[in-house]
Amino acid sequence: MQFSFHNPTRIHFGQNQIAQITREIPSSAKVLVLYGGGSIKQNGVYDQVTQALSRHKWGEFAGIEPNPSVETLDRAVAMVREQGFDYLLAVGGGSVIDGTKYVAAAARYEGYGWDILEGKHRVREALPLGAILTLPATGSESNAASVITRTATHEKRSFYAPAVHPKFAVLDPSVMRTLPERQLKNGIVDAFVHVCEQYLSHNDQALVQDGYAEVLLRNLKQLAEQYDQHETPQWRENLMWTANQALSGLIGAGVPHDWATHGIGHELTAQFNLDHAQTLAVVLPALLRELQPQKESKLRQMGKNVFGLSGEALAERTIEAIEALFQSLGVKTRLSEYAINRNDIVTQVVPALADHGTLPMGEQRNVDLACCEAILLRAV
Ligand SMILES: NC(=O)c1ccc[n+]([C@@H]2O[C@H](COP(=O)([O-])OP(=O)(O)OC[C@H]3O[C@@H](n4cnc5c(N)ncnc54)[C@H](O)[C@@H]3O)[C@@H](O)[C@H]2O)c1
Repeated sequence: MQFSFHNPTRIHFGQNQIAQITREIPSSAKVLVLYGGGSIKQNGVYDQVTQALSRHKWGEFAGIEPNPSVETLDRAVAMVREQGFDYLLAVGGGSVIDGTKYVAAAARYEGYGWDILEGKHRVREALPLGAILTLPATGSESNAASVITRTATHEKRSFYAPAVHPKFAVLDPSVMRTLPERQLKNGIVDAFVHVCEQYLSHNDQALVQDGYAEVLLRNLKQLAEQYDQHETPQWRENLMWTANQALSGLIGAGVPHDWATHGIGHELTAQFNLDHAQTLAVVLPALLRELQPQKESKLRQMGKNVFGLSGEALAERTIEAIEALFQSLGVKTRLSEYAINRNDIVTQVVPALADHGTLPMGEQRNVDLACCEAILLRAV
C-alpha cells in the first residue's frame, strides 16, 4: 500500500457555526456568495451568512441548479471577472459546491471552462473557496472533486483538482430541517454508494480503510432503519458527519477505487434527468451482479460485517440486502420504475457512453461498453 493523505478543509461542525465564516474569510477579500434555488432564505442560512459577512465586501449569484450546468456557471465566471471577486462562498448542497469549484477554476483560466471537464486544461490554480453545506450527501464540502453538466449536449462530467479543495466547510445539521424527504433519502443512498465505490473492490488488506468503511456503512444502514427519527438532532448530526466522512479521502487512501456505478449513473442523469442518487440505487445492484466473481470476497466480508449475514450464497444475499436497504427508503432500484426500457438503453444510453470517452471504467478497468450495456440491461 502506498499513499499520501492530506485533507486541508477545516470543518466547523454543529449549530450556529456559520458565524465562523467571519474569521475564516480574510477581511480584505471581496466575496461572491453562490447558492441555488433559494431554500437558504427559508431556513435562516442566508440571514446568518449576511450577518457573518457584515464587515466584508460581498455580492451574490443565485440560481445554481441541481446537476449544475456549465451554461449557468459561466455567467458566474463572467461576474467574478467583471466585478473582481477574489473569494467564493458556496452555500448549498453538492450541486452548488461543485459549481463553485468550477467557477473558482474557470475564473483563473483564459480558455473555455468546459476544457477543464474534457481534460484539455489541467487545473493548477483557482480562487479560494469555502462551503456552507445544506444537504449531507456528496462530501463535496471537503474534497477536490466536481461534477458539471453541459445541458446543450447532455453531458455530465467530472474533474478533480487539489486547487479547488474548500479552505473550510461549515456543517450545521439544523439546516437540514427544510430538506425535502426525497433529498434526505437520496443523501443516505449517495453516501452509501460512495463508501461502496472505495470498499467493494478486490482489495481486502487495508484494515484501517476497510474497518472505517464498515463503520460508515453500518451507520447509514442504522440511519435508514431509524428513518422515523430523522427530525431529531442526533439523527441529523450522524447523517451529516457520516456522509462527509464517506468521501473525504481517508477510506479511499491507498486502496483500489471503482466509480463505474457513478460513471454509468452520470449518463442516466444526463439523458433522463434522474437525481444522482436515484441512478446509483439502480446501477449498483446490477453492477455487483454482473461483476460478482471479481467482488465475491469483499461482498462476503460486507455481508458479515455490515449486514450480519452468514451461511450459503453470502455474496448474492449481500447484494439483495443492499437493494432492500435502498427500497426500504422508497428509492427505486429498477430503470423500468422510471419508465426507461431496453430500447432506451440500447439506442440512447449506450451510444452516449461510447461518445463520452470515459471507458473502460471500474477498479480493474474492465467495465467496457459491452459490460456497461449488460449492467444497464440487468437494471431495467
Ligand atoms: N463533488 C463530489 O465529490 C460529488 C460526489 C457525489 C455527487 N456529486 C454531485 O453532486 C450533485 C448532487 O448534489 P446533492 O445530492 O447534494 O444535491 P443538490 O445539491 O443537487 O440539491 C438537491 C436539491 O435540494 C435542494 N436543497 C439543498 N439543501 C436544501 C435545504 N437545506 N433545504 C431545502 N432544499 C435544499 C437544492 O436546492 C436542490 O433542489 C450531483 O450533480 C452529483 O453528481 C458530487
